[in-house]
Amino acid sequence: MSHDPRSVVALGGNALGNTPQEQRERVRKTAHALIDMILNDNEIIVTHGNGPQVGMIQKAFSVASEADAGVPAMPLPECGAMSQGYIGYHLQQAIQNEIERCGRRWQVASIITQTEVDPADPAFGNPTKPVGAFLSEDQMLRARREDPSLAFVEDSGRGYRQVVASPTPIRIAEKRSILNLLNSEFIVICSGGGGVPVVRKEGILEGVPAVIDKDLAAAVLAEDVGAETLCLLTAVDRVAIRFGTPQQEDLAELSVAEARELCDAGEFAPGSMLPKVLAAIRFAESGEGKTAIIGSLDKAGAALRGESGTRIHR
Ligand SMILES: Nc1ncnc2c1ncn2[C@@H]1O[C@H](COP(=O)(O)OP(=O)(O)O)[C@@H](O)[C@H]1O
Ligand SMILES: NC(=O)OP(=O)(O)O
Repeated sequence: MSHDPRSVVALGGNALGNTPQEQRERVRKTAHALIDMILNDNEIIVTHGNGPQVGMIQKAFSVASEADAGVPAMPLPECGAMSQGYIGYHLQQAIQNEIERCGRRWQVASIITQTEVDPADPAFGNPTKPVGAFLSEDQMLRARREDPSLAFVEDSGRGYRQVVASPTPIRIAEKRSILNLLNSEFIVICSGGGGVPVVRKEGILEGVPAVIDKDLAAAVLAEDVGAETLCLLTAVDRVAIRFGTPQQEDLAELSVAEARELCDAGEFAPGSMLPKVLAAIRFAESGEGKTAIIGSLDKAGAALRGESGTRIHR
């Protein structure tokens, strides 16, 4: 079936802010850019990160259960599902408000999404995905004394963050529902936080304690829905080389071969920019005419129009 050009737009968890108020405001601005895109004859599928939010939800339950034995500690897959509800609620509301503002009758729906992973994925033994707040070294050392099982990394010069396992996304369990909603012309919000990680055991799905990288999951989603563009929106305008140094150089365009060389040269931080560039490479390679854009959530409209961001293509 022919349709308007499709774009999967992925919103970075860190770029969504740290409080419900910040998130509502940033989502409101992004919704405006997304609706502009639809008015310009694009079909969009929205996905989002959840690193800070899933960590915040888990921490809130852990503090509450320490204070009150009646409150259970919350398993990570359940926290992931809650983060989809929390962020999906803001996105759905902001997009609905924008639709109303421009007098259209489009419909929007968020889908709680599960992503299948391999139970034997070596990532389960090697936590790499930063979640939760950025901590000072003192806060990190205190957290590690309180719970020696926690692992931390320094995250792109912004502080220390807890890291959890991040297996490779294999399959979106709700793929058919997503395609049916798209065929019925819904704006779909899905695969939040990369999807709740699940494994299939004798046909039964079961959550596993991990957080999938939403950029890699967005590449799977973009392939599944036959998107022409994958747009990864974060807190920086462009992918840079020599990032964070006085010699930083922002890049407007990269071929897949150039992007791969820069990955091999260690230009992109693991757990932040590296998975975005890897997701962009995967998508750009998946077919003729596929383009990935990495740009800023604040300049979503300009990135989607090709006036900002880094474009990665074959
Ligand atoms: N080479 C690089 N170019 C640009 N940004 C980089 C680079 N290396 C690391 N970063 C950092 O990666 C961040 C994006 O990753 P992250 O915060 O995990 O994304 P998200 O917005 O999806 O949560 C940027 O805001 C920047 O601080
Ligand atoms: N799940 C995930 O990748 O979230 P962030 O985009 O917030 O890192």
